Amino acid sequence: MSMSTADPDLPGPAADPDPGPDPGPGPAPVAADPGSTAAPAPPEPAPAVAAPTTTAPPTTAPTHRVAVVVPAAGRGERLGPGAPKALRELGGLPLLAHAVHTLLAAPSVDVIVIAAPPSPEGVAEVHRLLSGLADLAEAAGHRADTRVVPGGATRQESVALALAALPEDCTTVLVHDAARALTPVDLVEAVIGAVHGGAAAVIPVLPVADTVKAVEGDLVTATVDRSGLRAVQTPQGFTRELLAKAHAAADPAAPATDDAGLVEALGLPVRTVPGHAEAFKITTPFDLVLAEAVLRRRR
Ligand SMILES: Nc1ccn([C@@H]2O[C@H](COP(=O)(O)OP(=O)(O)OP(=O)(O)O)[C@@H](O)[C@H]2O)c(=O)n1
Ligand SMILES: C[C@](O)(CO)[C@H](O)COP(=O)(O)O
Repeated sequence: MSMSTADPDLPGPAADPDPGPDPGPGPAPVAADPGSTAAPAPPEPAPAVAAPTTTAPPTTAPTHRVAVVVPAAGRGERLGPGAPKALRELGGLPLLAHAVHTLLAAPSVDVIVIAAPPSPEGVAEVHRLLSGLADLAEAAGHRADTRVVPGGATRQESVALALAALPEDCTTVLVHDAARALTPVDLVEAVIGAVHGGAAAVIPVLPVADTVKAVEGDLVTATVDRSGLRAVQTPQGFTRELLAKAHAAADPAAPATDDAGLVEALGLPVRTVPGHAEAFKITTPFDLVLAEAVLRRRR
C-alpha cells in the first residue's frame, strides 16, 4: 500500500481547525473519514459464501507484511435492537466502513481480515461493503488485501477465526474493533511503529477521567487510586508469533475482553502508547450521538 494520510484522492475531512482538548501526546485527528464526500458504490450481488475478497494485490509482495484483524461480529446489544453493530450507520455509512476506510488509509497496513457478523447475510453485507470501498481505493491507486471470515460467539473467538485466515507473510498483527469507527489513522501507525520498534505487544491507553469507587451493591467500599489505572483502546499491536501463542493458550470458556489480556496471562510484558479520545468505542446510543458530532466536526 502506498497511501498517505492526507491523500486528496480519498474522501476525507479537512484538517480540524479546533481539535479540542487532546488527551496528551497522542496522535492528532487525521483525514480518514470515509463518509465525507462519497458513499461506497451501490450494492453488488454478494457471493453466497465467505470467499476471500482480494483487491489489487501488490505486484511484488513484501515478506513481512502488516495485517489488521477487525472483530466486527458483535451484536451491539448495548446499542439497542437493530442490525449487528458493525453494520449500523454513522453519517450514512456502516461503522465497519469507517473503520476499514481508516485502515486502508494507513500507509503501513497491507492486509485487513474482517470477522463479520456470522450469519450468511452478515457475511454478504461485509463483502458488499468491501467492494464499495475497494472501488474507491482502486480509483485512488491504493492497494489492500482484504479478507472476510464469519465471526464467532465471543470477541476472542472472532479474533481467533480471523487469525486463522491470515496470509503466511504477515509478521505484525493489529487487532482493531470495528466499533472504534473513528480511530485516527495516526494511532494505527503509532501502534505499528511501536511493534516495529521492538515491543511485542502494544496497546493504546488513556488516563481514567473519573474518580473510581469500589462498591458492593449500592454501598461504596473504597475509593480506588486511579493514578495507576488506564482505559484501554484498540488497535492493539503484536508480533504475529506472540499473538498466535497467546490465542493458542487462551481458554474459550473464559474469554478475555482484549487480546493484550491473553499476553498478560502468559506473564509477558505489554507496552502502552498514548491513546486518542476519538478512538472511543461506540457502545451505547449516546456514543453514536457523540460519534455523529465528531464526524460533523471533521467535515
Ligand atoms: N462475538 C463477537 C463479539 C464482539 N465482536 C467485536 O468486538 C468489538 C468490541 O465489542 P463490543 O463493542 O463490546 O461489541 P458488542 O459485543 O457487539 O457489544 P454488546 O456487548 O453491546 O453486544 C466490536 O467491534 C464487535 O463487533 C466480535 O467480533 N465478535
Ligand atoms: C478490546 C476493548 O475494546 C478494549 O477496551 C474492549 O475490551 C472490548 O469491548 P468489551 O465491552 O470489553 O467487549
